[in-house]
Parts: sequence; structure tokens; C-alpha cells
Amino acid sequence: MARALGPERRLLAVYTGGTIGMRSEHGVLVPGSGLAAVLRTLPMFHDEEHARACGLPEDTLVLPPASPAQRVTYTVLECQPLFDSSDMTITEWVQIAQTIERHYGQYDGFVVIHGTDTMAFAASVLSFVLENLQKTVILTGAQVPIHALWNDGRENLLGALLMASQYVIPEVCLFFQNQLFRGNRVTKVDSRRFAAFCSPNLPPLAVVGTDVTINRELVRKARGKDPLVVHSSMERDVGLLRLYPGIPAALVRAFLQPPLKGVVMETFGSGNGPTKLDLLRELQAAAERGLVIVNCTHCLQGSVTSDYAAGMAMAGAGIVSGFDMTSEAALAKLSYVLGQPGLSLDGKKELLARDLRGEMTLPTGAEHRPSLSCSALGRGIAQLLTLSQEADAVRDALMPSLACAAAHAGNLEVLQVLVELGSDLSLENFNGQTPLHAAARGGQAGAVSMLLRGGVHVGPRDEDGLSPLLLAVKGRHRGVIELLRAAGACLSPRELEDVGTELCRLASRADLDGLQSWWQAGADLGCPGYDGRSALLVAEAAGNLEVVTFLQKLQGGAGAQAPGPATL
Ligand SMILES: NC(=O)C[C@H](N)C(=O)O
Repeated sequence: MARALGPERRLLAVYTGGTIGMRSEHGVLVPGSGLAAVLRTLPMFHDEEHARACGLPEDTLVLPPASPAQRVTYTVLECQPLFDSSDMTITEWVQIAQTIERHYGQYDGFVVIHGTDTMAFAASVLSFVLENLQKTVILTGAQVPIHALWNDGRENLLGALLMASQYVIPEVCLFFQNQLFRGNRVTKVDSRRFAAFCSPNLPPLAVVGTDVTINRELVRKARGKDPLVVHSSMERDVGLLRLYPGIPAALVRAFLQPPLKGVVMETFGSGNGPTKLDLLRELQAAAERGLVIVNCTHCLQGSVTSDYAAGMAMAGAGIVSGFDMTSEAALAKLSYVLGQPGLSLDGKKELLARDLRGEMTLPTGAEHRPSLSCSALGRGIAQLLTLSQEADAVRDALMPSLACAAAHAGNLEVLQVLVELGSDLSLENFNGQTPLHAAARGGQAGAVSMLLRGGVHVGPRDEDGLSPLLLAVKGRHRGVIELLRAAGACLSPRELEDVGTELCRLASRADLDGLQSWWQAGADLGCPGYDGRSALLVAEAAGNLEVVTFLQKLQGGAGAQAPGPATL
């Protein structure tokens, strides 16, 4: 975050509609055109004398000087048609992003004037559509039209223009009632009061009072000099389902039918839902068909956790945690992730579980570790390694660790570069792990496939005797387990030594995903734990019905056999 310098700051204000510019027609408010003309008559928004002296065009206004050394000019681009924001959709928000992209080089910052009703959705969508922002983008609007005597539009718009012109905050933000919020953290909480928005799980990025207080440690840093990317291929077939006590399974089934590809499910408290078997079965069936479900709490504050069995049941049904995301942000993220071409189902779920634009707070320790996922870094390393011709020894020492880092991050580009530089992708790093271990631990199905196709050994053991298959089981990376099993990987007797106790632990926590991972890897789920009880007995005692059904099915039916040879 930096203070914006220079004698002139140029902004683009994209006017999309909303109450701020509305007029009364037949007793109701409708979007009103000509916002620039209204602003031109208000001295706080326009210095006509200066504009004339500079010969500014009709659509470009200039603020009175905020400081002696700086002038802010802004061009108002009025959209056609103008909308009450209740009518806006992903299509219009992508168009706004494309407008910003078209004018990105000409302006120092952007203000989007938008209706408040869906402004939180708009800000969330824009935050995902616009990648690598280096300039400030601020949405604002009003509860009362700007031409009314007592209104909030003037203060909000002027504040947004001043913030966008005076600070470089490379994010999509929302300015309302003297507070600058991260756009994908807000939700509209009041339909009448001027303080219409709140950001329940992240303090404001800035607060305007006598002074402007910027929360510097919260503002995201611009990533290098990577060019702006506009992701216009957003998935439209996503939805929002709010659970309520007693919601019938049949209703959930009807909602989850194709063409729906992803759903944000608003659950109770810390991510809990009914544990009725018929409902869980519907959710699990949908997840198995490839429908992506994100669990968000309908509480305003707090996060989805795994504190309760009722929450674990949700997780067991193949549902991704949305942690403390607002439903607006989760829906936008889902649309963005599902719109990404070429991602496997596991790849989509992994992307959803990451914090991509500051939209969610991950539990401590779960943050995505710095890696080689940035291809600029990968290219830099490749360059460095080719430069030092004489430093073969250094190169040989570095290669295995670099390959492991790239495999863990699923960076196929870097892996390819390393192969081209002559790296052997089956070499071990300092703790005996190969890139296949790293890819399996990171759940990177793409990297696992690439390595297997390249002919690496499927069952190497690291210093502790662990195989990639075991690491994939521990991370519940089902796609990876499937690939390794298909290539002939097996768990060793040593890896299966304490499996019975582990299975009982999973059964007691209703961790169906964990149990299914072991089963998929070839473990015998009938193995007793330390006290002689099987996972089935433990699940029955804990009343974890879903787990019971799963284990009974294995015991009784065709699924009784583990899906392949269990041990070497
Ligand atoms: N205050 C507002 O802007 C509400 C209006 N219905 C809109 O969202 O366009």
C-alpha cells in the first residue's frame, strides 16, 4: 500500500445505476441517467473554472484541490442501460471488469458506482474476475439519491474518489459510511440506515475520520508486475441453498439437480447440518456426481469448524469448508473456480480450500505455504540454473528439492523446465522424499500423472519408510490415491501396522472421507484397533450412522473386498 504521488491523478468512475442516481417516477425510484451533469453542479465534485482552464472534455470532471500539489480528474462512464442492482448478474459484472481492463492503462484508479442491494455480490465477483490488480478499484453507492437534500451519496462517492486517487490499494474494495472494506468480505446488513454494510470477519482496510487510518497490515500486496488478467469464463450454474431445521431431503435433491454444478450451502452455527441419513445421502450422491458443495455458516460472524459431529457429517459427505467466507464471496469464488478450464474435481476443491483474494481466514497452520506455484519464480530459477554452467554440483544438490517443491505445488511448468535441464525426477531430497511423495502429499493429481507418465517408481519409501500412497491417504487426496493404485501402488505391512486404531479414530469422528481414503488405498477396514474393537463397532457406539452404513455395506456386499491388493 502506498500513498499515491504525482500532480495529477486520473480516475474512471463507471456508473452502473443504483439509488445514488435514481429519480422518482410515479411514486417509485427508477435508475436515472445524467449523473455527471448532476455532479457538475455540485462544487464539492467539480471545479468548473479549473476544468475550463484545462479544456477538459464534457464527461471529465475535476475535484477541487485536495492538496496544493495534486488534482484529481475523473471521467464518468455511464452504462447503458442503468440498473437497479437487483437486476445485475455475473454477465454485467464481467462487463464492468472488461471495461476496467480496456481503460486500465489510462487511469490511476477506478470507482464503480453501483446499487447497494447486490453490491456485496458485485464486489466479490469483481475480486475474483480481476487478477493481479496493481490499482485501486472501489465500489460505492447510496441509500438515498444524491440530489436529495439529506443523503449519503455525496459523502460515499467523494470518499471513494478520494481514496482511489490518494492511495494505491491493489484490491477490489467497497467504500461506505467512511469505511473502506475489502470487497469480498462485506455483506449488506441494513436496508435503511446509512451504515448499510459490515465486514463481519475482517476489520476495515481504512477508516476516515479527522484522519484517514489505513490498516496497512491488512492491505494485500500487489503481486510483482504480472499483468492484469480478467477471468471472464465464470460458471453461471452455481447456487445458494440455506438449510433450515427439518429441511426435507427431497427438496435438497430437487435443488441439487443438473445443470447445477456448484452450490454454497448455508449451514447452522459452525458449519453444522442435520445428520439425517436421507439428507446426507442426497448430499453425498450429489458430491459423487461431481457437484461441488461449499459449506458456509449462516452466522454473520465466525467460521466453519470441525468441532461437532453434526459438522463432521457435512465434511464426510464430500463438502468443502468455506471457513469464514460470506455467502456472497463463496458464490463468487465457486463461479470463478468452476469456470477455470482444465481443472479436475480434486483440483477445483483444492483451489476452493485456498485463500485466493483475501476472502477467507484459514485456520492457523493451514495457510498455503510459499511455493514454486508462481511461474515467474519458476522461470527465474530455471534461468539461474542454466547460467551457472560450472556449478554442476550446486545444481545437482538443488534439483531434487526444487523438483519436490514444484511437485508439491502442482507446477507442471517448473517440473517440465527441470526435466529439460536434465533433472532426474526420481531423485530423493534431503529427507529421502521424491517428487512423487511431494505431489501426493500436496494432492496434486496433475503432477502425479506427469511423474508416473515419465516413468518414476510408484512405491519409493522415504527415510521413515512412507510411500506416496500413504501420504495421499493422510491428506485424503482421493484423485491421487486412485492414480497411484491404478499404477500398482500398495501400502506396506509397516504402513498398515496401526491402521486398526486409526480407522477407529476416524469412525469415532464420523470421518467418512478418511475411512474411504484408507479403503481406496487397499486397507482392510475390518482391522481391529488397540482394544480389539473394529471401526464399525466404534461408529455404532458413537451413533455415526453414515459411517455405519458405509462399513456395513463393505462387510456385507460386493464392496467387502478392499479395491485391490492391500500390501506388498
Ligand atoms: N440503495 C440502493 O442502491 C438500492 C437499489 N435497489 C439498488 O440496489 O440498485
